[in-house]
Amino acid sequence: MKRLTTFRSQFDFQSIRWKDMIRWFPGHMHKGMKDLEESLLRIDGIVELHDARIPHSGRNPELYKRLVGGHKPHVLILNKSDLADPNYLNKSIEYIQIEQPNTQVIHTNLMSIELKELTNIFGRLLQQIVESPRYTRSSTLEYNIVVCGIPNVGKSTFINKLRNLFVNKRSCEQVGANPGVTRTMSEKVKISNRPKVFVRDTPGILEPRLKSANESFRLLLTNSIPIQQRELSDIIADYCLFLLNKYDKQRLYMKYCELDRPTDDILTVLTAIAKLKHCTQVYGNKRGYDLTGAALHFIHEISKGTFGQITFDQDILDEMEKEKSNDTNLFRTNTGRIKKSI
Ligand SMILES: Nc1nc2c(ncn2[C@@H]2O[C@H](COP(=O)(O)OP(=O)(O)OP(=O)(O)O)[C@@H](O)[C@H]2O)c(=O)[nH]1
Repeated sequence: MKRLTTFRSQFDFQSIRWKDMIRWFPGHMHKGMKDLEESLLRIDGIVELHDARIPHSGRNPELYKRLVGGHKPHVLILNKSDLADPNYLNKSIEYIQIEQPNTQVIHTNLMSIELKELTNIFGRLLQQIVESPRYTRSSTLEYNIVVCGIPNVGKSTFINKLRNLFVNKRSCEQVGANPGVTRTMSEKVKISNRPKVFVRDTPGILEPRLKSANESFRLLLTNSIPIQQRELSDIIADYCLFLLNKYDKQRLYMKYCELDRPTDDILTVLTAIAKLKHCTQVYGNKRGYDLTGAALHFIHEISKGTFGQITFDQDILDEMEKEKSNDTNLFRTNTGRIKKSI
């Protein structure tokens, strides 16, 4: 008879100082919000990109309060929807609109976006912009849009797509798999002639807001912040395994690791990967499995979707569903939890 596997219901972060662990914000990121604030008077609309797998984690509510404030047209694009669980895409939109009812939220997969969809997104933003009061800018005939978001969410890809599709210019923005590639705010680029619309060709990078160990680890898994300490890769890999089990996404990692049953033991997974991928290392005069290398491999695979489409913030969205009921209003507390008002 097959043994039933029991899984952890909570992850033990082993008292690691998660704030120190991922204290990785280069100067250009601290500058992001400041630059955006300074350019506020000159801009007509904000496009914010975020990763569809983490509609809650890493989002910076300051952006909405300080920059948008319900006055500036604001479109939030939950990108990389191809990597998120399709069952949670609409729930993510609903989650964000509880706190930000004036924000248009859409999800995209910029890797395979069609002209029609992009035109539609652009059209919706433009309509909002044209219909909004422009105060001191009302005599200006051109419109300025700023694109912002945390690292590696697809800001440069989005701008490139707009530029290529609307102005038919060749792509020249650097697009990178490593977070924080784009460094500075630079000149504006025209993306439409009638009306004249400009977008910053180098987007504003926002520092992700880290409110808990859970959120920080989820940002590591989406590659929005890099893993700086290799020696912590095993605990991050263990967190991946914890989430895969918690969200019932066991089939693909079992197949990948050639396991006949799911497991809650990270050593079993890492040893299987080390064997299959020939991750070895010399220890003294002996060669042994390189479990740190295997852990980094496992983390990389989960972040690129090898173990399926996963919404890392699924538990938060499930909680929202539980709290929801027709005759009560939902609101979000300071810690980001959804509650019912009575
Ligand atoms: N799977 C998937 N990958 C995407 C998508 N959009 C962008 N990417 C990839 O994500 C990585 C980061 O994209 P960028 O456009 O450089 O992201 P960015 O936000 O400008 O990054 P920074 O410069 O670090 O702030 C690249 O490898 C893109 O090819 C998407 O919708 N789905």
